[in-house]
Amino acid sequence: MSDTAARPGKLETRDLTIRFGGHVAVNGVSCTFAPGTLTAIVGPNGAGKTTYFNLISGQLKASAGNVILNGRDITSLPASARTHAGLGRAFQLTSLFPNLSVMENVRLALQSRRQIGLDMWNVWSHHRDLIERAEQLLDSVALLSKRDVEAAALPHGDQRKLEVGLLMALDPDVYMFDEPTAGMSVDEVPVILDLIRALKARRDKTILLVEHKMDVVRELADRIIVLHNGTLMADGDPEKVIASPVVQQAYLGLAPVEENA
Ligand SMILES: Nc1ncnc2c1ncn2[C@@H]1O[C@H](COP(=O)(O)OP(=O)(O)OP(=O)(O)O)[C@@H](O)[C@H]1O
Repeated sequence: MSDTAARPGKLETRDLTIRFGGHVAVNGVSCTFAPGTLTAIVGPNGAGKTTYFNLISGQLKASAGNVILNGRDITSLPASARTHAGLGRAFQLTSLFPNLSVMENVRLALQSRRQIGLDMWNVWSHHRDLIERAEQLLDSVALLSKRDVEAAALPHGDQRKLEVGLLMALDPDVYMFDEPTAGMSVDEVPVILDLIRALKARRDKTILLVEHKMDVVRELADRIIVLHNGTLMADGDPEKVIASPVVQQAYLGLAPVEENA
């Protein structure tokens, strides 16, 4: 517990709020996420889950409230600075280098993480290491055979896998997954879930997962928070949250859980 507090990756939102005109899409959400835990964020369509993510990662500017990472108030930082501070989001990362190959994308992400840049002293000593690590990552997202394909030419499912691979290469303190398996074929889904499982098993990262599939949530989550109309409606142990009447009524009515799953 005390070493959890000392580890990087503690993320906190305090009264985080955003209004679009008269509509409050995220309404005073206060939550703390600890390293070594996976929190699933669930709620009906339009509940504010993606907007909450956007406020944390800096894609949207809060109307009120704060985002605190590792004790530092990052509310006023743009998304890129938040990435440098340790927040990582699988969010259309491939659009950064659409015309580079799969391998080049991962290599650049690794380089940016290790800040090797163009320091010639380091280039050769790190080169083989980089390539090996990039190959391992591509293997873990089942894209090694497509290493020379241009990122933009990948089918949708492969692009999503590459996004997760790039996120792994950046290796942030906080991993944010927004429906990571959406739009994937049945045989592609396990690749991503295995990666999230492995990440979770390390128990040193803070993982946030927006996910509609309740079987996935049940298996992976240490904790569930429920958003409804932008408000934090429930927060706690997965089984208790799922069983709570308010969740059964407001959320699970829209997405029934198979009791024998
Ligand atoms: N840029 C925006 N301008 C105006 N309204 C917005 C904007 N972004 C989100 N909203 C509204 O905020 C609310 C929350 O949307 P959000 O996409 O965060 O929900 P969600 O829980 O992620 O839904 P889903 O599960 O369908 O992805 C919705 O009513 C949406 O229409």
